[in-house]
Amino acid sequence: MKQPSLIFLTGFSGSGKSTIGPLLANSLGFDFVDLDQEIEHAAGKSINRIFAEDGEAHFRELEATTLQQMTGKKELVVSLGGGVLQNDRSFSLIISTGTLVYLHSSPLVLAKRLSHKTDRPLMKGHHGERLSREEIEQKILALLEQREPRYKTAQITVETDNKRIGSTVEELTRKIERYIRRCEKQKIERNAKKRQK
Ligand SMILES: Nc1ncnc2c1ncn2[C@@H]1O[C@H](COP(=O)(O)OP(=O)(O)OP(=O)(O)O)[C@@H](O)[C@H]1O
Ligand SMILES: O=C(O)C1=C[C@@H](O)[C@@H](O)[C@H](O)C1
Ligand SMILES: [Mg+2]
Repeated sequence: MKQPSLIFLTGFSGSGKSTIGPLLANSLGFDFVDLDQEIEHAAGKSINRIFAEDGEAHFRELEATTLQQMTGKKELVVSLGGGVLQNDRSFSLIISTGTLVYLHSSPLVLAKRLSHKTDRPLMKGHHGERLSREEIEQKILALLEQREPRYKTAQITVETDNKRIGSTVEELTRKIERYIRRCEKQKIERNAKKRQK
């Protein structure tokens, strides 16, 4: 069953899901889980190592299995990984059980945020070498083309470019609280109609 207060944060790698997630959870008074961290913890190794030793397809399976543990929960913010929606099983689990929230960022800003990171295997070259900011931007553009249609199915979207993290958290809190209230009102109205029949 769908729980509007089960919040899944989506967006490209570097959009701020892991940074904003715990702050948002605190602001809403909800619990918090980072899917990438849960997977690393359960596997006992880093995402870099999972990709290198077991491959991306295995990582996508781990994402889907770990997500399953979160379905049915309430008042929880989950920071997803940047590519999880591409897996059909994960995508349908997410949209059928909670509220999807999209942190939108431009490719230029994402490339800037990611260019010094070494823990994003998809932002490296074929042999694990570091890429230039321009090469990272090209990779981001290609992946965004595939991923954006599913990011855009989110019920709530916020822009994160040129905004302080605190402002994004405030905007998200306002939008999510309003969305949950609206869902609750609709549920009450649906139940009242059912009783009248
Ligand atoms: N709104 C923001 N403004 C400025 N910097 C940000 C913002 N959001 C994230 N950052 C910075 O970008 C980097 C990546 O952020 P973060 O790890 O939260 O991204 P993510 O969406 O969780 O990525 P991934 O999908 O790879 O897990 C961090 O160094 C963070 O400080
Ligand atoms: O964009 C992606 O596919 C990824 C993003 C990260 O959150 C991690 O889940 C992993 O590095 C893969
Ligand atoms: Mg993250």
